[in-house]
Amino acid sequence: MSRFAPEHLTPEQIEEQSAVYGPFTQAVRDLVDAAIRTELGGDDIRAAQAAVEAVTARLREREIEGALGVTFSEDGVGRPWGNAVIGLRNAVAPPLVVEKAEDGSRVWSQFHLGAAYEGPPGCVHGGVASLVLDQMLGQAAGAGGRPGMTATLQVHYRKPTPLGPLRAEAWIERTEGHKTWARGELTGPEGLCVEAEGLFILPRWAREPADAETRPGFFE
Ligand SMILES: CCCCCCCC/C=C\CCCCCCCC(=O)SCCNC(=O)CCNC(=O)[C@H](O)C(C)(C)COP(=O)(O)OP(=O)(O)OC[C@H]1O[C@@H](n2cnc3c(N)ncnc32)[C@H](O)[C@@H]1OP(=O)(O)O
Repeated sequence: MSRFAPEHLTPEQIEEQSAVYGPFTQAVRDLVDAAIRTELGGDDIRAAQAAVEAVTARLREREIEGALGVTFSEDGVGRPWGNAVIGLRNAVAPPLVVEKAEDGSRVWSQFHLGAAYEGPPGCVHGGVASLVLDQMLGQAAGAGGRPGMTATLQVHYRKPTPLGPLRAEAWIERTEGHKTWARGELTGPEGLCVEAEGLFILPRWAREPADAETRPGFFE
């Protein structure tokens, strides 16, 4: 099965799938949060474990091989439902819902990071802040019509990022051929916490169709 491929679904079918998998995945996120924060113990936890294992076994009765990949509907809209930051079907993803300016000049997202993303006590893990900003800078590049993969990412942690409501924003700083430099920031209720700048490059296999056969396996 292709992992970066067209898919022939109507908008109604996509909407239908999203209405089924979106709430299901949210329930799994709630489960993760509850598993971290519950004060139950002993037999209650052993019973919960058995129930979770039963659900997992049921889901595995029919599953794809490997990861979800990115599929595209006929109007060219991508469906990155397995993505670790924005994936509708990925319970690891917060998920971020990313909005973009009409002219494609910036992207932003308001979201919430709870107990599952903790690093320092009560604060967002630095790797998670970096994860979020990597995605946002990548989306800024894409929104500006300059999609690419992260070649470099420099992250400046200005002050601890509190768990809770957050906002991320990103934009293109400059471009040169197939290279795009993007910047972004993560802010909490008390202001700026993390800044990042990164270089995004349209890979050779995407800019030179003749090289399509050298595409990395994860896009196949
Ligand atoms: C049909 C459209 C297809 C679009 C495809 C875009 C896919 C993005 C999809 C959806 C966007 C949504 C947002 C996602 C956000 C999340 C992003 C991630 O998490 S990405 C995962 C982490 N990043 C990697 O795994 C990259 C691994 N590295 C590579 O694949 C390559 O090294 C890559 C693409 C970075 C460059 O590969 P080359 O084959 O294009 O490279 P060469 O042709 O040798 O170099 C091109 C130029 O770039 C410079 N360059 C290459 N790597 C560099 C680096 N690391 N640092 C600085 N410069 C570098 C070179 O010096 C060269 O410069 P000179 O043209 O000569 O001026």
